Amino acid sequence: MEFKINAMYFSATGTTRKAVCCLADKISEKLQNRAMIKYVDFTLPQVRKESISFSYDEIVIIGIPVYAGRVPNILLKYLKSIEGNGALSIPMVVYGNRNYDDALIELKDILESKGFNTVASGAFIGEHAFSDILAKNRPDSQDLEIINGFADKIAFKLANKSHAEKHDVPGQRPYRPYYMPRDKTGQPVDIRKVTPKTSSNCTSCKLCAKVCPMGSISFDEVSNFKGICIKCCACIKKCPNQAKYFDDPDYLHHKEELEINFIFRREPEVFL
Ligand SMILES: Cc1cc2nc3c(=O)[nH]c(=O)nc-3n(C[C@H](O)[C@H](O)[C@H](O)COP(=O)(O)O)c2cc1C
Repeated sequence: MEFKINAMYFSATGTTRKAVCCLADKISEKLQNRAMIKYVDFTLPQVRKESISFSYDEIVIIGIPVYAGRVPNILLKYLKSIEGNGALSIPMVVYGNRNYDDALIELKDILESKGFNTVASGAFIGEHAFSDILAKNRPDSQDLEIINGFADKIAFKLANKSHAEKHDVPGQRPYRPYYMPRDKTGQPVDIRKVTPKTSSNCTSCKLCAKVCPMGSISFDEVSNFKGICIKCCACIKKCPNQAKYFDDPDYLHHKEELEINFIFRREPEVFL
């Protein structure tokens, strides 16, 4: 069968996009007739309003970042609106070197409940959204080599028509609660209401408002928030003038703790 390939991702700071697009490209390279790739970037809110469905002759690579050990809850409605209709899926999660906990099993369960057949799954590491040093510049060349090997295994599975063979992924059901950061005394803290500040470096170029996946930054006055902040850090990492920052003490403590406790390099894991 000649498959069409789809690369779908939510990627506020670009690491999930890099992993998904690399895998799509490598699978396409290894299939006969170098299949065309269709890209669906559902990072921005307007894209998540469009319904999308697939058919049995399509491969859909779907990547999301891990937020609090789970699939980001703001994506659940959209993911559950996708119709698989027997298409093959490859769920990918990208996490910031702490852990992906139940995110991969949750994503795989959602896709299978929507009529996808999962051919393979993977957990990859991306530079942590909160940090400039944790998993810095990942996925890096070593990760991309592993993605290349993963594509080899997927192409082999497809060529041998064994893509219906099931596989398990790590994680627990029922899924564990969302991972909570802790304050200096070890008490869980809720940082959901924290929003980034804007410094005098801001030139009001509006890039932050354009890249916010929640459409929450006001175009008229970019230091104003008109919706929720998911702490994705798109506005912080993409600002050309480093004008956006967090100063909440609990957020900053959590970031420092992550940088200390999870500095040891974790490696990608693939399942098929
Ligand atoms: C709100 C939030 C929660 C996160 N939770 C986790 C986590 O539980 N474990 C982890 O290792 N990384 C966590 N991360 C880091 C992201 O998974 C990581 O930076 C990912 O590469 C971001 O993907 P993107 O570049 O495609 O946006 C979190 C990031 C954010 C913004």
